Amino acid sequence: MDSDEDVPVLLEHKSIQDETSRVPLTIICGFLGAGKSTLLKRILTERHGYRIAVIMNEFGDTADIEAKAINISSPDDPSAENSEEFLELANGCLCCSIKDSGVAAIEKLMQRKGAFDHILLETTGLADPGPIASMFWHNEEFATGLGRDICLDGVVCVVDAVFGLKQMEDDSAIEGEGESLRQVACADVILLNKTDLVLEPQIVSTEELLHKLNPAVSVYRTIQGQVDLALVMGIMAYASPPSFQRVTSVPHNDDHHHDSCITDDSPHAHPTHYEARGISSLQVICPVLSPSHLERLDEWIRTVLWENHLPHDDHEVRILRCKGLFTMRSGEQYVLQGVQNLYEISQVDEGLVTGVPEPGKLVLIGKGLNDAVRRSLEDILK
Ligand SMILES: Nc1nc2c(ncn2[C@@H]2O[C@H](COP(=O)(O)OP(=O)(O)OP(=O)(O)O)[C@@H](O)[C@H]2O)c(=O)[nH]1
Repeated sequence: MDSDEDVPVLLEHKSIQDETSRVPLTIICGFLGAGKSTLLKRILTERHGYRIAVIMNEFGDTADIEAKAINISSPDDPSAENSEEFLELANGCLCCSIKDSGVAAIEKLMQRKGAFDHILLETTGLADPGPIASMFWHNEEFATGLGRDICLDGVVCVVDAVFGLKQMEDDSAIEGEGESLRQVACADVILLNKTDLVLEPQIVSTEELLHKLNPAVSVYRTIQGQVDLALVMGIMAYASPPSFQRVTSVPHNDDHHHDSCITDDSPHAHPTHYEARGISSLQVICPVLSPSHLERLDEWIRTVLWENHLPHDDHEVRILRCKGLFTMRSGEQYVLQGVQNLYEISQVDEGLVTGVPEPGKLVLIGKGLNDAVRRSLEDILK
């Protein structure tokens, strides 16, 4: 999707509870060979008790799964030869292969609504999950069609613990941004897979880089994609208050952190700003806000996401993903979720705000997030 040509959609400010009646959809992306198929094969074969519909690019090596092939399209359907194939699996899951766009497959899948409780959509190793996420997250066409039945649950990225660090460093060294950085930028959960093949220092270095690129992501170490599915499904990443990770600071003695491609310009202070060439993240602690602050913040976000520049400044900014938690003087909390040029600010259900409210935070991930952006935000939050 080219964000220049898209007409931005104003999302209603609404309660985060609206999402619950629809089938959640999780996008699975990941570096080439990182272990996506291994994860999906596990989901399709193990007895985990979930009824999951998995949409894969190709059945590939899961074709040997003992299953019954079903072609649900009509024999009279002229497009039948291109239709998707569905497999019903012994553990209660449904598997569907697709060749290109997942939307047609999902439309067909929804004819079987009730047979599954969750949808997993695998993307290819080179896919940028951002446009796919925004396609499933409140675009107008989607909201009046599939969006009535489906809500985006989150983006899970599988990262290779052996080659992931090098891949991200290589991608940050090339002109523009590499896909691995975009995948990390858009992820809500990262599975750092193949941790059986590397030593602890490499795992820690990779985790630190992942958190620098995306301070709001949860990272879990896995071997052969073994993860508690509750950590990757039903996370409602686009509806619930984001869980911000502790930002890793500290200088390191190992070589990776002296690589010139990765700079870390203010590791101790807030707001923090980390940058890998092409994509960077900016995390800002927000004070307790008044209603007029929230209004100004909303306007700031709108300008940056829709017009790709700062208010009263032509400095170019491109946001891939943003998340925020804002605490109001009244005690209410609001959550910001955004992907590409779509965003939503929703009030957190009062029942979920307990104890002393946390200070607000805003995380932006994208391009052009330099000091001018931080200052511009600080100005409107004064
Ligand atoms: N040692 C080890 N090998 C793994 C692990 N996870 C996956 N593999 C192996 O790594 C190889 C690639 O795994 P896949 O699951 O095919 O990776 P993928 O991300 O689907 O690959 P592409 O679709 O080609 O991008 C396979 O040979 C897997 O058996 C792991 O945690 N440890």
